Amino acid sequence: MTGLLPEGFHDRLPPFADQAARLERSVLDTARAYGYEQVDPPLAEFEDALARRLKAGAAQGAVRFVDPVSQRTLAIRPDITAQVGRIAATRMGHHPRPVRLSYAGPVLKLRASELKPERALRQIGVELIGLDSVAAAREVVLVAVEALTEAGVTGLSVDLTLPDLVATMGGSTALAEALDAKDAAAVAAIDRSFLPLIAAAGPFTAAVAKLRSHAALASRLDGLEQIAAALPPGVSLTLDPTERHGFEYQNWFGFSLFAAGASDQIGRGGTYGVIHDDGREEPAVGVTLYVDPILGATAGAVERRRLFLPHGTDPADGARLRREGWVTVAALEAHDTPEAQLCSHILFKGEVQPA
Ligand SMILES: N[C@@H](Cc1c[nH]c[nH+]1)C(=O)O
Repeated sequence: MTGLLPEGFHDRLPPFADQAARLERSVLDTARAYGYEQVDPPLAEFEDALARRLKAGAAQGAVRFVDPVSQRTLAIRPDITAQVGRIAATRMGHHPRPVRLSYAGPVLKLRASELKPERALRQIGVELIGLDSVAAAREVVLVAVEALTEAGVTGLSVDLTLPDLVATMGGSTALAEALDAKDAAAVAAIDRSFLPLIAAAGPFTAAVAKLRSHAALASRLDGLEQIAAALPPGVSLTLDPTERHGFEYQNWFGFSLFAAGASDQIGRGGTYGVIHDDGREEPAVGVTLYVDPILGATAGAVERRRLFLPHGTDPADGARLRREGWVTVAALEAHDTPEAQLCSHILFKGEVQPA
C-alpha cells in the first residue's frame, strides 16, 4: 500500500508499539533511579524562542508553520534538548543546580536522506543542566549505557569525540572540513601538525596514546580517560577526536552510541551551553537515545506470550493468571481460537499449556 502516510512517516503496529513503550519506560526508570525527573514539553513552540536557546542547530531542520491563533511561526521540534534547555533556563531557572531532567516523545525532521528515510521519530533522553564537568559527562554516559543495557540492548559501543577541538586549536573552516573528510593530503597542505588527529581515530586506548604527544590536548585526554574508566567492561570504546557531524551545538565533549544489530547510531550526546534570556550561557550535558534504530536492534527479542482463556472460563481464574504475570485473551464467543487471537498458550482444564 502506498500513499497511506507521507514518505518518512510510519505507524508502529503490534507488537512493536508495545516494545517501544516498554523501552521508553525502562530507560526513564533507569534515569529516574539516578535522580532525573521527567519533563514533557509540547510538540511545537515559537520558532524564534527555540532557535536562540542553543548555540546552533536547535531549530535547524524543523518543520515550521504559521499558527493561525497566535499568528506567529511555530517550529515542530526536531530534537527535544533545546526545549529542556528552555525549561531549565526559564520555569526551572530558580531550581538549585545542577538540575537533572528526562524526557521522551516524538520529533519531526524537515528532511530525510536516502540513508535515513525516516522523518517522524521518537527520542528518549536525559539532560543535566548547570555543569559540563568530567564528572557530569561521566554520569550522563553511564546512565545511557546502563539504561540501554537494562533495556536489553547488547554489543554496545561508544565513540567519543571532541567537537570543538579544531576550532579551539585555532583551525580554520577549511582545515575542519579536510579533517571531516579524513583527507590527509588536504590537512597536510594546510597544517601538518593536525595530521596526528586523523591517524588517531580508532580504538580508544591506542588513539589516546597517539594523541599524548599534543601537549595542548592533555587535559581533554585526561577527561576522556576518566569517562572511559567508568564504563562497564564489555562496552567497546573508540575515539574520533575531530568528528563534528551531528554535533552542531556540543562543545568540548561528544559521543555517539552504537549497538550490535543496529544499522545506524542509537544515540548521541555531549556537553553544550543553554542560553538564558539575559545572554548568559549555562553549561550542560545530556544524551538522546533514538528509539527507532534501538527497536531494530532488539526486534529479534520480541516474543508474544499470550494466554487464551476459552469461552466460559471463570473470571477469577483470569484474574489470578494476570496477577501471575500472564497476558490473558478471553474468548468472547464459543468458536474463537488461540490461533485467531495470536495466543502462544491456552488454559485447558485449569492448566496453562502451549497452544
Ligand atoms: N539531542 C542531541 C544529543 C544531545 C543531547 N544532549 C546533548 N546533546 C541529538 O540528538 O543529536
